[in-house]
Amino acid sequence: MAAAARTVGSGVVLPRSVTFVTGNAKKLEEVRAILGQSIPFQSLKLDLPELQGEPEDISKEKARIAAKEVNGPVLVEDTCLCFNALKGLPGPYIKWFLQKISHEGLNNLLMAYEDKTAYAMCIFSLALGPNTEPMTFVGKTLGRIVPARGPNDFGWDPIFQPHGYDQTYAEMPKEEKNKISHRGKALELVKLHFAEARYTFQTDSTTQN
Ligand SMILES: O=c1nc[nH]c2c1ncn2[C@H]1C[C@H](O)[C@@H](COP(=O)(O)OP(=O)(O)OP(=O)(O)O)O1
Ligand SMILES: [Mg+2]
Repeated sequence: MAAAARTVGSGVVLPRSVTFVTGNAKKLEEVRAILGQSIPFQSLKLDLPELQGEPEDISKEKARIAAKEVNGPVLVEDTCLCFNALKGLPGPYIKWFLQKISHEGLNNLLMAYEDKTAYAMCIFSLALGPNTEPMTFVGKTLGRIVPARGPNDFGWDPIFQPHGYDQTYAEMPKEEKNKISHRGKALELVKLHFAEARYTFQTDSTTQN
């Protein structure tokens, strides 16, 4: 089966719809809610390696690995929580910090600093096939780190209070979070890209090899 994207006339034909690859059910829930019917996609639960480096490189490398696994077009994302007082750390390593020191420990990290500001960042990478260079889409939301408030059902949501809001991400209704979130903003760019690129998807009648 053809795994690569090809160009026909002015449009790019993808061998099949895009697969959103993540091991995180909560991410998938938000992506589903935000994308709605705008982009046809399926999902695959796969624990991709936790890489090190610059956030954009990590996200792109995740896409390359996922595209090889899936042998087709993939969308992945990597999420960072960056403390300004710590020059952007924990950043892409937030998963381990959260797991080891939890919400209280993350607050304590900032005890020595007056500056509690932080930003949440989501970098989506879209790879059209296993051997194509991924494209990236970045969304950032500014806020600050506060003692945990609200339901504890998604990561660091209880300790992130976006600028201009009295509520933490965890306290907000889901639709409200999705409207202003790092993930919502990045996905707006993904949607724009799809609207401009006008990908079409190969069907049996157009299969050539
Ligand atoms: O909106 C969010 N609100 C609160 N917490 C969040 C959010 N988005 C990601 N998170 C957590 C999950 C993980 O502890 C870390 C990101 O790590 P990250 O590698 O991107 O996610 P993951 O390993 O859970 O899923 P994946 O399989 O897509 O890599 O921050
Ligand atoms: Mg991960």
